[in-house]
Amino acid sequence: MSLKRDIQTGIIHAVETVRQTNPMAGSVTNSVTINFVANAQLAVGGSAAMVYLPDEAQFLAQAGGAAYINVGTLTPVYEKTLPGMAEILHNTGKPWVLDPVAIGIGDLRTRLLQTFKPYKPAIIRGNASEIIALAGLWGLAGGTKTSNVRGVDSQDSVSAAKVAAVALAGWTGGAVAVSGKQDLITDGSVIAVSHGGSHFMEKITGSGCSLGGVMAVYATAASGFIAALTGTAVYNLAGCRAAEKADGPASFQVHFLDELYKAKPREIADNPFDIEEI
Ligand SMILES: Nc1ncnc2c1ncn2[C@@H]1O[C@H](COP(=O)(O)OP(=O)(O)OP(=O)(O)O)[C@@H](O)[C@H]1O
Ligand SMILES: Cc1ncsc1CCO
Ligand SMILES: [Mg+2]
Repeated sequence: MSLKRDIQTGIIHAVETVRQTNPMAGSVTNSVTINFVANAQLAVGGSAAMVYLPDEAQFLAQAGGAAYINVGTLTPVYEKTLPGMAEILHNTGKPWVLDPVAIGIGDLRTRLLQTFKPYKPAIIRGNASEIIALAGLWGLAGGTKTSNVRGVDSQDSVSAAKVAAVALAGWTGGAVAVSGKQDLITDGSVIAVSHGGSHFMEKITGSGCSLGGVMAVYATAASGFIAALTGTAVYNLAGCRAAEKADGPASFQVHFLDELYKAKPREIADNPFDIEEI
């Protein structure tokens, strides 16, 4: 079987397993998009739980099949919550997804993101500017300390983050997903570029955050690379379908959740992607 076929088989298996087993992936995520993250996780067949406090995050790290950490809106309690949660996830071999939202803003965000380096997330998901900046913070190839991070939106093209993504995956041994008009997913030896989606995804907040939460759901049932590609593929398919029905961003978001829910395993695996072996 070709590599592409193997990957598609993995995608189908991940989608079916999640729908059959309703796995829980707990989250500590930002207050802007927390509801959308939970709804997207439920729509693909997972179970969601969101917490803030240190002991509750430790509980979720142990109870779930995977977890999601997103540093979008920090409060002082996260200084205690996040390192302990990441340490447990790493020590118990649980896959976890890191979304380094708005890296570069503030001391606490920088310190926390630096703390995560030894805890090797199975998936790092971010837009191009965030991936370049995280590689810079972690002292890896392709990164710059002063990347174009301005806030939560990307100022760089996805292809500009390719070297940083490969270097980050080389460090963690997991996968890195760079989102944008096209999405790049790599495990350090294969690069997949996934197509589809809609310009409306830039007009609603949380398409990236919820994608990270959905990747965590799939990571309960697949490798980081397959989980990241499965999440990206269902987002690109559902985004494309929702855009055909939408009149604007608000109706797009409603249709998008419906399309996430309705997408069939084979259709998700057939959503167009290219692969390149490094
Ligand atoms: N112009 C576009 N055309 C098609 N799809 C897009 C476009 N922009 C983003 N997407 C899709 O939106 C999803 C989220 O990617 P995006 O880069 O917007 O994340 P993000 O900037 O981290 O979002 P947020 O921080 O608001 O959650 C991905 O599935 C991506 O493919
Ligand atoms: C808009 C925004 N601000 C902090 S987190 C967040 C959600 C998108 O990343
Ligand atoms: Mg984001």
